[in-house]
Amino acid sequence: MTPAPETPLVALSDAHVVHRARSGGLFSRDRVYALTGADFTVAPGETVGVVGESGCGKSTLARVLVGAQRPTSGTVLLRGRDLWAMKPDERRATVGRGTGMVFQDPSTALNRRLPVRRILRDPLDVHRRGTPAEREARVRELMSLVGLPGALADALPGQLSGGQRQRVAVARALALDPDLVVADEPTSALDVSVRAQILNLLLDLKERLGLALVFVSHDIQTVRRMSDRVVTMYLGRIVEEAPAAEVTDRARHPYTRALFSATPGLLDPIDPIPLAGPVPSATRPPSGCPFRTRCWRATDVCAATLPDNSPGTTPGHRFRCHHPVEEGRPTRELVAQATAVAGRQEPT
Ligand SMILES: Nc1ncnc2c1ncn2[C@@H]1O[C@H](COP(=O)(O)OP(=O)(O)OP(=O)(O)O)[C@@H](O)[C@H]1O
Repeated sequence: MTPAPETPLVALSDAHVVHRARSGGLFSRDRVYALTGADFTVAPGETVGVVGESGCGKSTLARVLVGAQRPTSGTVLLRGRDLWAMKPDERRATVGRGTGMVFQDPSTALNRRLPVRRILRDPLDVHRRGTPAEREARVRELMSLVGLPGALADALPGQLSGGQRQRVAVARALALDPDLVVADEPTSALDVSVRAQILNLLLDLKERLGLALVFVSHDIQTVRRMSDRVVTMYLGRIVEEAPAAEVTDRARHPYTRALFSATPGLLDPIDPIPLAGPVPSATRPPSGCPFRTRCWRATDVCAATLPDNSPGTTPGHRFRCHHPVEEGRPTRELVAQATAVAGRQEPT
């Protein structure tokens, strides 16, 4: 069945992922709240960037989107169909056809014992795509699509450079012609010199194949440059979604503004917005707004209730904050405001 054009490729609704804490041992009751109440959609052809500090749930969100992680509660609709209500075989087939995933480190993501040809044939074999001859032709086509010379078809991953390995991983993600590719830190394990090549490859493929791309990265500059929409996560929650063109200096959530203020080269040179204390543990997230323990604008209501997901003035802009940054307020003023509050809170 062809989905209606307005059907999102993937839609999460109130998705939660809770793990048993690794540090607590087998019988620990400690829980890690890796993803909390995520409502999120990806439309055909769009590029969504996901940013946030280490451990805020970016990879968890990515894995939930491609059916690699079952949410503890909530729903995942892939092209309008409930992924986790399907039988396992049907789910595997649906995920395999519709989505591809590129991981951070191609050295560990690719089977070291298989030559490139076999790595790329594997998804075609598993999903019984075409005749053997058609599969071989598809392997050659995939290699050419990602700029790998055909002569490398018999090479093992260990005989390739880091950039070439990541090209193989991208080709594998594209093998079944998905319409959504999720890339989780696809360049962070690569030499700086080849990062741009892989990013440009992803953007080029996105244009040529009409893919939607979800791009997870610590590199805020790159996310902003590559994406149509940027999602900010904090302690397992999506706290803001904003058009990429607006996220730097028109974001409404104080955390997004703080994150972007700390990114060199995005704004006129300013000191970053100072935040109070460290990120709380994901085993004991604060009540109400998760950011309130570090936020210079927090009041009692922030501890009492989770803010609603409020719409901004431009389409596609939403944020969860009781005291959002005023429209158009310059970051420089927020630095001054937060610095003054931090000064008042300092012990005398
Ligand atoms: N299998 C697991 N068992 C226990 N805790 C886990 C598991 N997977 C992830 N976590 C925890 O869940 C939280 C979110 O992890 P996740 O990897 O999604 O964050 P992230 O934002 O991608 O981090 P990074 O940027 O460092 O990759 C972290 O506190 C992490 O330690």
